[in-house]
Amino acid sequence: MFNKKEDLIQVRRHLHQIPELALQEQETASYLRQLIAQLPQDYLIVETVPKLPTAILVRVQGIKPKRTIGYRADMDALPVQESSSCQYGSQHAGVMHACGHDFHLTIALAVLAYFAQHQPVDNLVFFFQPAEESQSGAKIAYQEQAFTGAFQVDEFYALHVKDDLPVGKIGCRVGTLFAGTTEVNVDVCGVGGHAAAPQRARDVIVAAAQFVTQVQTIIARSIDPLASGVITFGKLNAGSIRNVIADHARLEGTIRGLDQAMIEQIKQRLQEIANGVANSFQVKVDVKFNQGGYLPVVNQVEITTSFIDYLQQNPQVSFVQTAPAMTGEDFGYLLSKIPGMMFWLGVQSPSGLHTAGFEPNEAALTVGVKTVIGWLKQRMEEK
Ligand SMILES: CC(=O)N[C@@H](CCC[C@H](N)C(=O)O)C(=O)O
Repeated sequence: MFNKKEDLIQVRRHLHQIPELALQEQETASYLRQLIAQLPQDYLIVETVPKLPTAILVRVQGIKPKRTIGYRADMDALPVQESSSCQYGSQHAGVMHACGHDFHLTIALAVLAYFAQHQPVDNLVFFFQPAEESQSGAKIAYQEQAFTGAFQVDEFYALHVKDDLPVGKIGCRVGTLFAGTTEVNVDVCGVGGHAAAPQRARDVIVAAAQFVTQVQTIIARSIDPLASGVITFGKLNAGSIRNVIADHARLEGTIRGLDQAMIEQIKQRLQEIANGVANSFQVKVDVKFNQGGYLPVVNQVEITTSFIDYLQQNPQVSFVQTAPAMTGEDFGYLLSKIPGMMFWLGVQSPSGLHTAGFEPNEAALTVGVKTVIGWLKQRMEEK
């Protein structure tokens, strides 16, 4: 299994057809378990995490272990309706692997298959992780003691596909690769009324519109222009019909910053603006933040330097020094507890991550598998 490019494509396409949202990855988990069961079992132990039943942990016993190396691949998909009409498109309406987790899983499976057939020097732990896009499966697993006992991990690795990087290129950097993020939910409560009598109502749509506009001034006016931050509200619900003034609006957004101090600064200003909007529009504005495990992804210096050296000596790939990205990842939580590194795999898609037209180039699967196997082998030779 996984000896040919066609095997990788077949597995990836199957996964692509069965995307599932965070914490609902039952079909995905069952397919992964079926494939793992077909591997030679001599050095393997397969486990789950009781409070995270779709998670799969696989330990590969090393020949002469100096350490245990973790490799993580995320399992969940996004609530996006796929626009492509390809034969292997999503069979789950309104859900799509628009963030490439089908690629991440396929590559992890192929690397696992390789080491199940070629016993590694060090121990390996493969973590097939539910709930990366929301709910923070990495943090749940860690807090549930998943990486203790036989599954204790000394260093952790993961990759993420990158739509604007050509196939054959690997992006990485020492230090912060991904931003930290915090989910923000805002409920605006006012007084409904007749569209013709605004003086008797407290219009939450006008208040919510002001709030969304004013918080963008945090980025323009409150943070250091040489630093970076993002505030995006991707969801706003309010009202039911044009001639009734709405009494409740709900906004859901995400805050991003390259370090935790930036996130705290944005949170504080956002709360102050919420208080101001509440006063000036005589509505209630309730703000709730949830960071979960989406801490900045910080690549450890020595490990990442060694990985970059490995890439630069590898004629099959081309290393690209990438800038920090405003995407978030709960792998940041694991890296805040266990040293390691994440890197970008070039997949050159015509349409970006999280879009309905995301279509990564499958030629990148082989590049991903070879890069990870080569790196793990080299790392196992290092002291
Ligand atoms: C790589 C990627 O796209 N990750 C997601 C992580 C979601 C973080 C969290 N749910 C939030 O929205 O703050 C991303 O949106 O960057």
